[in-house]
Amino acid sequence: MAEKSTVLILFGATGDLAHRMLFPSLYHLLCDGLLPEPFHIMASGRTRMDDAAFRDTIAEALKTYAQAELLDEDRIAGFLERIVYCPVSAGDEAQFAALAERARSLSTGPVAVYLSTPPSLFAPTAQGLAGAGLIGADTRIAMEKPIGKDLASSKEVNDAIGALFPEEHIFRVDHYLGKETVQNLMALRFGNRLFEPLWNSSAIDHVQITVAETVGLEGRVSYYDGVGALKDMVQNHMLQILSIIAMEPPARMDSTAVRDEKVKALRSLRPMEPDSVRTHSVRGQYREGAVGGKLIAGYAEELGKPSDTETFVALKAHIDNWRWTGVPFYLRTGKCMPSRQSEILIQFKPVTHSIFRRNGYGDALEPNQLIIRLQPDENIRLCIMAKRPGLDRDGVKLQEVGLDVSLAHAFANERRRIAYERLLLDLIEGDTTLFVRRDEVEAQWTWIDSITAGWKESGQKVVQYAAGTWGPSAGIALIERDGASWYD
Ligand SMILES: NC(=O)C1=CN([C@@H]2O[C@H](COP(=O)(O)OP(=O)(O)OC[C@H]3O[C@@H](n4cnc5c(N)ncnc54)[C@H](OP(=O)(O)O)[C@@H]3O)[C@@H](O)[C@H]2O)C=CC1
Ligand SMILES: O=C1O[C@H](COP(=O)(O)O)[C@@H](O)[C@H](O)[C@H]1O
Repeated sequence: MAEKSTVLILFGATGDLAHRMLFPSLYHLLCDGLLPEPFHIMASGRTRMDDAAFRDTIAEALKTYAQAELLDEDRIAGFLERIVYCPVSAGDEAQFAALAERARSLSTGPVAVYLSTPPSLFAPTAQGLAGAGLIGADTRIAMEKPIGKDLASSKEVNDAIGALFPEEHIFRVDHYLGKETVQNLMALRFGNRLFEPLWNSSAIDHVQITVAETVGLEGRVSYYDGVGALKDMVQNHMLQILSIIAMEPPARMDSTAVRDEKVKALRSLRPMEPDSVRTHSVRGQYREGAVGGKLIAGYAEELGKPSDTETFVALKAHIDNWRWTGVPFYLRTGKCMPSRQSEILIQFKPVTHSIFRRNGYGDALEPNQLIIRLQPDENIRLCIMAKRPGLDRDGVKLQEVGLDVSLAHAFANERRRIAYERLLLDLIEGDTTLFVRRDEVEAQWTWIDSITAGWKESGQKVVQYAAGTWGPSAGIALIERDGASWYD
């Protein structure tokens, strides 16, 4: 009997994300022999064109975005042969029926659907598929972010999709979870005996999470304005990172155990009260400035009108549970920052008693720091105190030194993968561990809504910062007020 074929139906296939990330990732998986066979991709966008014209656009995209060492004419041709194109405008039943007919002619096995369209189309597209009879008992659906713009609207999307698919077949994408570096946080915490006994308020003073980007709007003005950094970055990527840092150890590495622990941490985030929102949050918007020597127009100039959308946000969060009581989590993210860097700082408390104090060097003892850099390069640095070489006739001299691990060097022979390779493979294979469960999204929105409500009530406006700087000075004051400073 012939093997059952798998079909991936990709909506939004003519879009930016599909060209830059999704098709190159699928191509990489094919090159590594990781896709099930037979495997077909049914690509769909609103634009009308035939298979050949669409395949030409993908051939171009691969040349630009796929890894150069994997480019090979025969392999590209073999990949393109698997792609058919079917134009569908959301809401057009006849087009859905045509897509369904073509999909049935390709698939005798599992169907995976990927929604890479504007989020307002997630529900109508799923309903179109249902109307065309394309949702079977084992059909899975992946949705890009954002799911809604607040808790109420995210519930509407989740209800609409949940009416058609069971939760275990819904794959809410947060591409940060597909990054090796983010998965490595779990390896660091739970694959080593070293850290867990200290991973709590008795040893940790505070935690910082920074996701700084050098890019500005990159032509995404219509999406970004009115959304802003809080909803674009904190609601999803940064809270996912926070939940992995803060969660209790899961019993095992499976989707239920891991996500149960993450959601408990997210639900423990202390809602921001309107009277604390001003001291616990800073909103910034970039004005004209230079990033990496290049002059950048201000946000409002690029938009063509004044706007109160934040392109920078800094927050002081608290997690109200046994492990984290009294440990602030400082979060900051911004566009047009001086450098692209995503990192986590675990700031330990000072030693409880310094034996070096007597000879006058005690004051120079620096509390340990663990710095986990997620991007652009992946490394882990543990700052410890060491004795400076010397005869020390006037007392032992200590100095801070770093124990550095560069994961690029440690795993020099491993190919670095696009986050979407992992996520697409998990979708095809049906593993939801690295996707966001409904209760997680809703816990994330609950906390974010408390901040936006506080901003509204207090009338907190954006403060300008020059592009190419680390945000408004209020962002620095937010942490320095507590006697700490951002790790730059
Ligand atoms: N781009 C990025 O870096 C990131 C994107 N995302 C998310 O991914 C999704 C896609 O983003 P992106 O690729 O940038 O968006 P684009 O605007 O580049 O692409 C949108 C896609 O949706 C299709 N589309 C638009 N309107 C309709 C319609 N009425 N009916 C059917 N199809 C339609 C477009 O088809 P056509 O072109 O033929 O009109 C196109 O294929 C969004 O949810 C976004 O939030 C998430 C993280 C990062
Ligand atoms: O989801 C988003 O993420 C990107 C940043 O992703 P990265 O993988 O380059 O760190 C951000 O630029 C974009 O605004 C946001 O929608």
